[in-house]
Amino acid sequence: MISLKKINKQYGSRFLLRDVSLDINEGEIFGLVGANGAGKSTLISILATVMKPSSGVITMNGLDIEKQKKKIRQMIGFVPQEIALWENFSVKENLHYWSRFAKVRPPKERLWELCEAVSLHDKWNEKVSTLSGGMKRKLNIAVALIHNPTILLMDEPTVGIDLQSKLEINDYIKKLAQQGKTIVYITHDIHEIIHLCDRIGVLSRGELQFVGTLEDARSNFEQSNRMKIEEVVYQLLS
Ligand SMILES: Nc1ncnc2c1ncn2[C@@H]1O[C@H](COP(=O)(O)OP(=O)(O)OP(=O)(O)O)[C@@H](O)[C@H]1O
Repeated sequence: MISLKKINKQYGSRFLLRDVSLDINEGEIFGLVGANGAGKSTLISILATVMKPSSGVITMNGLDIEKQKKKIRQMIGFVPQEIALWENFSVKENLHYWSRFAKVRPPKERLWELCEAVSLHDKWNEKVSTLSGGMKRKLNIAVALIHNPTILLMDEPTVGIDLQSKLEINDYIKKLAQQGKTIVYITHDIHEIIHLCDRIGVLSRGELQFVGTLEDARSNFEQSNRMKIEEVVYQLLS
């Protein structure tokens, strides 16, 4: 579904990404992990077409993201790290505003269903400024789904929120993947790395060090398979 070939991103002589090649499958939740400054947000911003690579080729569903930007933008939903909502608008008004921004006219029922899916329907007429951090994160996700994208790019969508909201969002993301959406998910959360992601890619100083499942990593580390999965993650990230 998503294919990256030899992606580089350079500022002057500094490489933020170096020779990143990767294939992400349809319906997969692909975790991008790595230390602060490793290049995860840079990579997801390139996938979201808000940043250009210095070199390399990316295709989504066979379309080149440089040459077919308009079609690609219809295919992707982007949940940025910073919450992008109008604080003085209600939940409903935000969904209408961002629908116009995405140049789509979903029926009111679809917007209501999106709200229900992230358990915000009882906040429909509430101003965003009155919502908790977790509720704003959920609305941020709903906004990215307005145009029903097939690919969802999420940059730490559950950072700083309570455990219950995090688990709710995780369940919803799993449902979206089961419906066939392809999800690229940046996280620092060990629970999400273990229980949410189907495969992970570990970035270190702009280079992809590992791609696969945690079971793949465990068998790379030792033959006996007795290593705890948390230890596997720790080894991968150290
Ligand atoms: N516009 C820019 N110009 C120069 N350097 C930049 C620019 N944007 C990001 N960087 C640098 O690129 C590196 C990678 O940043 P990036 O935000 O992609 O990392 P990250 O893995 O997402 O980190 P975090 O986990 O902290 O979000 C960092 O060292 C950052 O300072």
